[in-house]
Amino acid sequence: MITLSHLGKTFGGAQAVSDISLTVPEGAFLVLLGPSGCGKTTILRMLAGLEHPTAGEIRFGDTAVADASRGYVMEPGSRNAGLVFQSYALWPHMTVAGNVDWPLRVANLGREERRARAAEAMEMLGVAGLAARYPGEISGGQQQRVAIARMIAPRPRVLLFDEPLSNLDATLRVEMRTELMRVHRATGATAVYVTHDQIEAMTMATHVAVMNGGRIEQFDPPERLLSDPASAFVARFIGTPPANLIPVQAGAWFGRMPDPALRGATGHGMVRAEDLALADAPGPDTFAAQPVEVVPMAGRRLVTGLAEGQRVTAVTDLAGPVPSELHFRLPPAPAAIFDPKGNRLS
Ligand SMILES: Nc1ncnc2c1ncn2[C@@H]1O[C@H](COP(=O)(O)OP(=O)(O)OP(=O)(O)O)[C@@H](O)[C@H]1O
Repeated sequence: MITLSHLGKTFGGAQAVSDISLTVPEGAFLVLLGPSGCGKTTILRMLAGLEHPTAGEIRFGDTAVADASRGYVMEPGSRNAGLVFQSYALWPHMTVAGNVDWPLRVANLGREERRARAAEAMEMLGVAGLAARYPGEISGGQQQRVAIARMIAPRPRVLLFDEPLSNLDATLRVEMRTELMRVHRATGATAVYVTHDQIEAMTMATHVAVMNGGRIEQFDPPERLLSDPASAFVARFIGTPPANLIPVQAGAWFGRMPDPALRGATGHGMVRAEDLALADAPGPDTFAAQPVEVVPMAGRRLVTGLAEGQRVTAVTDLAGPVPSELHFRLPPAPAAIFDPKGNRLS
């Protein structure tokens, strides 16, 4: 179990991370998800012990590994945590086997134990056949596998990943996603994984912390982020395609189509792309839009139009040419309503 309590970090007066509190159960897979600069890496580096919190506490199980209130920080090497970066950071002058063996040597394990653990880790990542090669003699994908083998060889209780797949091509990324989930399950360790790729987050995570400006917008299982977004930021950030946030004013869509389902609200009504339909002709519950783009997806078509300056997307069965004017039909009620600041109203 990992517990963060009121964790904060400032760099020379600038607040990078503010008041983060969450608990990740033993064996879970936490993804820190958010746009560039929102503080994901800073949290991961505090978990690894590479950065010292300026507020709050981090516990691994019952053990405090950092506590800003008493200026306590446990050494990275004593935390029983393994870290893999975006860059593979393998030792170029050591073979694959030498790289995987390295943390075991640092941990002063006996020769037989080292040999067994390195072999087990290389086997698990499918790189045993490359043991005698140097990092310069294997592909980027293989290097990342070796980096992960090196991380798990000492059997850490906590696995920390900082965008480990972002240097790989799209096909390899999908393959490694599955591999990483398998490795995580096999080790039983608790994982914390930083990414700005929501597909990675949604497929791998048991828990997701969506971050924005150094704070957590929502901490929930992946499905919950979709079904029940806590803020307009989460609704815009999550989902493929993301939900439409349509402006509403005093209970009227676009300020001119009154709808009792909006309950007089001003802000945004959330309408999922799959809940928005295309109508053949204008009606009381439709609004007009200029077509912007059409994307084929899983046998259907995502149709995006521009309505009063706002991009709006619907999942449709539209066949043939796209009409020069679109009419989107609103559902009986929005899936959520947010105030002008993005806070959830209902
Ligand atoms: N060593 C540092 N000194 C000063 N400011 C820093 C330092 N490290 C991070 N920051 C700042 O803290 C904020 C959070 O950075 P962080 O790297 O944690 O974001 P991130 O969400 O991981 O971003 P990215 O996805 O781009 O890696 C940013 O504003 C960043 O500029």
